[in-house]
Amino acid sequence: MNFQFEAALVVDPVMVSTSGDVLAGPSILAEFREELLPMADIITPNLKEASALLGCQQLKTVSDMRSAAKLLHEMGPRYVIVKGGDLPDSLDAVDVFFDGQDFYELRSSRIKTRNTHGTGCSLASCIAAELAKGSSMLPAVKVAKRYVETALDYSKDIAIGNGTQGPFDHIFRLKSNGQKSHRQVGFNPSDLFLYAVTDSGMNEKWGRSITDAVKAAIEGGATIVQLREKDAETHKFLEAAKACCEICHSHGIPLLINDRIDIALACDADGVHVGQSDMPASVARTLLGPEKIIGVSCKTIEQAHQAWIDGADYIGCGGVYPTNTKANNLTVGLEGLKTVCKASKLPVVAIGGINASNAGSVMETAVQNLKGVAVVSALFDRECILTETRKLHAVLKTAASMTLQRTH
Ligand SMILES: Cc1ncc(COP(=O)(O)OP(=O)(O)O)c(N)n1
Ligand SMILES: Cc1ncsc1CCOP(=O)(O)O
Ligand SMILES: [Mg+2]
Repeated sequence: MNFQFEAALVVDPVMVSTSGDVLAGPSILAEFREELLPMADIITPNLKEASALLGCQQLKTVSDMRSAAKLLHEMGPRYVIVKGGDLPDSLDAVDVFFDGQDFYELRSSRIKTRNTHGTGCSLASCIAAELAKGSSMLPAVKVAKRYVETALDYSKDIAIGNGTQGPFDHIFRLKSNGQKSHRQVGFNPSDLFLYAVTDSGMNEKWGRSITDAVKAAIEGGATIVQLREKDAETHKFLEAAKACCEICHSHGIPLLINDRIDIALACDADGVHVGQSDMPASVARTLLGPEKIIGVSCKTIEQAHQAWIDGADYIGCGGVYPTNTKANNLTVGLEGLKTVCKASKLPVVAIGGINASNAGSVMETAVQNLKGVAVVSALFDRECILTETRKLHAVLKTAASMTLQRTH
């Protein structure tokens, strides 16, 4: 089976702008309905465009938007998002996403600003860019929505031009010095760079609390943390998870919970990591909603494809090398890792027996979609977590810059 990237068509049926300007006449409607909608992967109408395409009354409620999304889906596109930015009496900006089976209400806070010119075009373009990078549809839409929301917030006070509407700043990220003071909502694949996975047994062995272990890993350069507390009692795990959430978020680092969706929900963690015999990722997605991060362990192309269909955000692939941390774990080797990475439509983090001596070899494979390494014992079964995390971080940085030099 071949799961290579295929081109995707994003159709923004531009007819009525946010400001109410009519941008296309009725003659274009037939073209949209008969030509473009059937071949589109996703269409992105606003409320007025959706009712124009359907030839129906104004859409006034989220329930109207759901019905419209379903009817538009019957006209041919694989996915539909009806944008509810103009919905009356709504505190949030609610968009309805429909994949032919399930509806998702994607909410973001309504930014009060006159600088909203071009938001629809930007959303559609950002979806197209994310799909081109290999994302699946729902994550692409979420990233695009978050991008527009953040750009609007960043630009809400800028004063350019004289009209009732102003433009917003698309390149705000380049101006913020890459500083991350707060965690950005949602998933950024580069977070997988140095993935620290805790282990209750190792902390006990070295006489450390989970929170001290997490603090040291973050100080050493961990870019994401997973609490993998196999033996912890539930109430103690929850207390520790809440404390780790605070620590991680104050450093702009996402916190995921291994296996336990209930703990993730109870402490409002950023997401979960599940394996092939845990809660299926599709169910985890339903329980956690569209905004949370979901990682899935995959050893094969088929599992990677399923993870993508199930709405996961990333794949953990391994054991790359033999490990004592997970009993009876099959080693897939560097070749197995490369096979999964090449077939995956999701970003991948390598796991299993990785340490400062072999992490360079893993990253220098420079295989597509590989974003980083996940490590347990090489950080947490050591005397000084801070020193070991710093060492691994330095190795990964060197490997990343060697790869960059090689490819330029
Ligand atoms: C990043 C990452 N990748 C893989 C795993 C393994 O998950 P799973 O297969 O469910 O095994 P357990 O960790 O639950 O024993 C992981 N935890 N993290
Ligand atoms: C949880 C897990 N999943 C695949 S290998 C592994 C263990 C990784 O631990 P270590 O980094 O100590 O080898
Ligand atoms: Mg598991």
